[in-house]
Amino acid sequence: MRPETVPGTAPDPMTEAAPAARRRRRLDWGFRLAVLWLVLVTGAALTADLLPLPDHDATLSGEPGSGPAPGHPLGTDGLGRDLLSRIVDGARVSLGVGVGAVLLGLLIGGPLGLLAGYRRGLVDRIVMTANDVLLAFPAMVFALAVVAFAGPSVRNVLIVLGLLGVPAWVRLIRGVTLSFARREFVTAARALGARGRTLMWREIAPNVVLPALSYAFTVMAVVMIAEGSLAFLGLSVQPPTPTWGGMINDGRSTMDTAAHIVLAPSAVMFLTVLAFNLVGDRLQELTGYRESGLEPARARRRATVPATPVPRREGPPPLLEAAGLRTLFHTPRGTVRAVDGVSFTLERGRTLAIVGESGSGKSVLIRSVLGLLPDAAERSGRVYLADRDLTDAGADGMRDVLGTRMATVFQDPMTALNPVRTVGAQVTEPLRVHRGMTRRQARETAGLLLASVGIPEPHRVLRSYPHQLSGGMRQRITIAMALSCDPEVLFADEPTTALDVTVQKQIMRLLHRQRDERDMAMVLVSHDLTVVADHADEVIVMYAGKVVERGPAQSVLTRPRMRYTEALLRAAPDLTAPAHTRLAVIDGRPPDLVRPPSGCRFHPRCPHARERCRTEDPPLVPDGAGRSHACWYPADDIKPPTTRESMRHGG
Ligand SMILES: Nc1ncnc2c1ncn2[C@@H]1O[C@H](COP(=O)(O)OP(=O)(O)OP(=O)(O)O)[C@@H](O)[C@H]1O
Repeated sequence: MRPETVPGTAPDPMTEAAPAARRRRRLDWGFRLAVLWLVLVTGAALTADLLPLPDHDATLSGEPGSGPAPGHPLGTDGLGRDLLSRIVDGARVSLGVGVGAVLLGLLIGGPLGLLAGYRRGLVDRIVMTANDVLLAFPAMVFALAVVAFAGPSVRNVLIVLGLLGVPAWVRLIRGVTLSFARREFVTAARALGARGRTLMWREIAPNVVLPALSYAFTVMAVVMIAEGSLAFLGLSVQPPTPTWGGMINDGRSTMDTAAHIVLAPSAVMFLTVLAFNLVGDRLQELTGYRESGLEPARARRRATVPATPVPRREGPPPLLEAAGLRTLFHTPRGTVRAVDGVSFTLERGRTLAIVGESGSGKSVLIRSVLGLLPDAAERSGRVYLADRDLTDAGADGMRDVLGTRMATVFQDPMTALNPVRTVGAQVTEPLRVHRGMTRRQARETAGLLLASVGIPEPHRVLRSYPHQLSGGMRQRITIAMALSCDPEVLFADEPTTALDVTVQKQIMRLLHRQRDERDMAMVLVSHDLTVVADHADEVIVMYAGKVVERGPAQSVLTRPRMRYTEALLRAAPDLTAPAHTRLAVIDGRPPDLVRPPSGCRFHPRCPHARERCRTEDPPLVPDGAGRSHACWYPADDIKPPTTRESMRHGG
């Protein structure tokens, strides 16, 4: 990523490709030779009739069993037929069966794998059980039996080998789908209100292409060996059509006198199988896909924690309200209480910041509000958007508001954008889906949107892919996408963490300006207190899944009362301090949310903790001036060393 230029000047959005992408392009010589060999063999097979070679079936076109000679570069077989022309013709069968079997396996296994991986649940269980049963069949014996029964022909061999490959295709495509379904750009598309089928075919399927292609090459090699073995046993295409396996079989009897009859087709077959494997392996490296870790964590039996009913407050409803939100993850280690009874309200034109150490539950809180939690999560409590109760909205209900009334900007713009779709395809999608625009209208509006978030040459950028743009540009694009349907609430989950320091401020200023211009509300997750001080109106401080302090940002950040907030502010780097000043840190580590400490969750790390803190959980109590804190022994108007002013001047 490279820094953008100062605002007002036109930064060049195109950058060099990321180092990883460059490294990937540096494919070694083995790969190039393998591709060259495959091009040669395929080209020869496709143009066999045009090549100046003797007829593959013309007996006695040379001395039987003679070695390489002019006119017969690889020699002749026992019947005096030209070996080279027979190998070239044999390639048609071997490659034809390989391609056909791969396509058949993919056509059946691909959609089934996508469906199982995307839908999961019952569909997954049915598909995978059937698949496991099929996988248990001894493949080669089955192939032998079917071909022997149905008769040896190219078609039968192709169908049998293709069908035998289906279970492996289902497994592969399901695994890749599962891994992509959890990626941030899919969550981002869901946050923009994309429907299930769109997510599956537009967001996930294009990403499955490369792993599938890599596997296709490996399968080609396997199928060729299988076809060769069947041909060797006389169960593939029958003479006089040459096949490589059949040629090896024919040459067996003359091994001692004319070994080249066996060696020539064996060498070609060996090199071709090797080349397919090599290309498949390299493509797999490109995808960075590993089979390990693709299995889904099975949803555990849920130890349901009863939800405490939280009544809605009286009076006109705020724009956004969360009441008693609680989110649990059921894991093999136990239940993680990631968000534990959080409530807040937010009005139009205001920014609410959520701060806290890593793992305190900030992101899970946002995802709980947006209904974007993984299946294994259990949520209780209520969420309201103005007068609409979103608590039991379900996937369909949430789609009505995601992208249109509530939109999200994620932390890392690289993972939030689909790497295999152009920026234009991604920015225009919500415009077409939610605002019913035609392709042309959406393109025009997308151009204007990109310009409004400070992207120069927007129409050129629309034609680019995410990896061609700098980090700041990518984040501007995700912001443009989030703003495309004029949301009422914008959620920004650490929107600048993945960016260069110089770009961070520009992005924050952009978000702030957009909030004001559009009169939106904003929920900002940040662990940068300087950003919070500069951009938030309200702040909630989270510790171990709970809100421990809440109130106007200015007041909380300058006069913290809860001892954790105080410690957090002390630990924040004071950028005005002289160089090498020792940073204060909060002693100890955040608690394990499976077994949080008794009493106040912060007590094991709190220098002010007393007996009561160890045994009684302090409630969040209002302390006047619109503030609340959860602490038995709060700080009394203590001015922390890092004040808002010092942070602002330093930052
Ligand atoms: N899918 C999950 N399964 C189990 N535990 C999870 C899952 N997602 C989050 N958690 C746990 O929930 C807790 C809160 O996580 P969350 O990501 O909200 O923290 P955070 O405050 O946003 O941290 P960070 O600043 O590092 O993003 C953590 O303990 C985390 O390990």
